[in-house]
Amino acid sequence: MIQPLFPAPSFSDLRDRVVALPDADAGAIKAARARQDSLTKPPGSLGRLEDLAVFMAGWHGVARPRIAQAQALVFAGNHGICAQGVNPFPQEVTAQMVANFQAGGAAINQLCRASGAELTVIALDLERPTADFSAGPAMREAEVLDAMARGAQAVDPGADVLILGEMGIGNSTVAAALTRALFGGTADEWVGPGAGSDSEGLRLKARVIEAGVARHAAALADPLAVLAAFGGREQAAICGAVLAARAARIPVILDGFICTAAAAVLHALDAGALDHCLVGHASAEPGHRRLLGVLGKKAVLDLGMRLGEGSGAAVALGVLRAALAAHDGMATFAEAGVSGG
Ligand SMILES: O=C(O)c1ccc[n+]([C@@H]2O[C@H](COP(=O)([O-])O)[C@@H](O)[C@H]2O)c1
Ligand SMILES: Cc1cc2nc[nH]c2cc1C
Repeated sequence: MIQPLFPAPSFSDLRDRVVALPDADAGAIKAARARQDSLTKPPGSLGRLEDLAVFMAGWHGVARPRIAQAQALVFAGNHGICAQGVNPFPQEVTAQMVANFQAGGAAINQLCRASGAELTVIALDLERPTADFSAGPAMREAEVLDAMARGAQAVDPGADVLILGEMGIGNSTVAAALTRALFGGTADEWVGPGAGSDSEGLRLKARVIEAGVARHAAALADPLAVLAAFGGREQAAICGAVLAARAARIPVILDGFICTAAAAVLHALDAGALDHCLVGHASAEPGHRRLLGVLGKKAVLDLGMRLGEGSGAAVALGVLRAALAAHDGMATFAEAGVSGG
């Protein structure tokens, strides 16, 4: 029997479980590609929409996949690194935005409504921020595993697609610290304005991250230790949700820089761990393009968005629905009596 992913007693147990996760169904991929080639259009003329339909077929294990149930999860966390002044907005905004999500007033509420996704917001101990990573590890191993388990448990095994997003004042610094620690380069190649830092704020972020990287040098070779060192809870919960989705063969749409950086911990652990994940959009946060290059992924959309909350992923769901509508509903050359197929 395959071991359930969570609860995982230790990082080393989790590492063993990650490599045993399922892959896409090669037969369904072949059948979906054959169907695309039989539809009434010049082969390849629907471009990326064809690839998206084939991707969904592989993970659903059927030639004609459908989205009856789209789940969106937004995880919120607070970060000790805010003590270093890296955030233009005050930390209370995290909880205030969670209240706004719950009242239906945020961008993600409207974008989920527009694209037909059911939104759940999970606030992770906002009154108890993680520790300041420039002074010590943001989280202990047990805290990371607990946040991952909470992320995994939130995934509805009946969902046909999962949209992931986050909210956490200060987490653009956490994301840049994670990518700097996991993939190298210098901190100033990974930092960006986040919710609105100016050029002086960017220099401060880069200094704080390099100080953290020097302090946590011993953790850099182990992606899960990197996650513990730099945080935060919403990043760990995203990792847990990505893994739980993979175990249930649910395709995932990641959001912008912060969400993708969280999931990148799993890529560093196992190069195939994000094969079931699309990246919904290319964020205007500059580190996102660099990260997409490292992951070898092309975002579905590029709209100049830089909000977070899962907003770009929710918009990309509309494109995915369009891809499946064409794939499932079009006539074949034979059905329509069109010559040349
Ligand atoms: O994910 C992105 O691409 C993204 C880009 C810029 C800002 N954000 C959001 O802004 C917040 C973090 O910004 P900051 O400046 O407080 O570190 C956090 O709540 C994110 O959801 C998110
Ligand atoms: C208002 C506001 C909304 C957000 N949504 C995601 N991150 C955010 C940061 C701020 C500051």
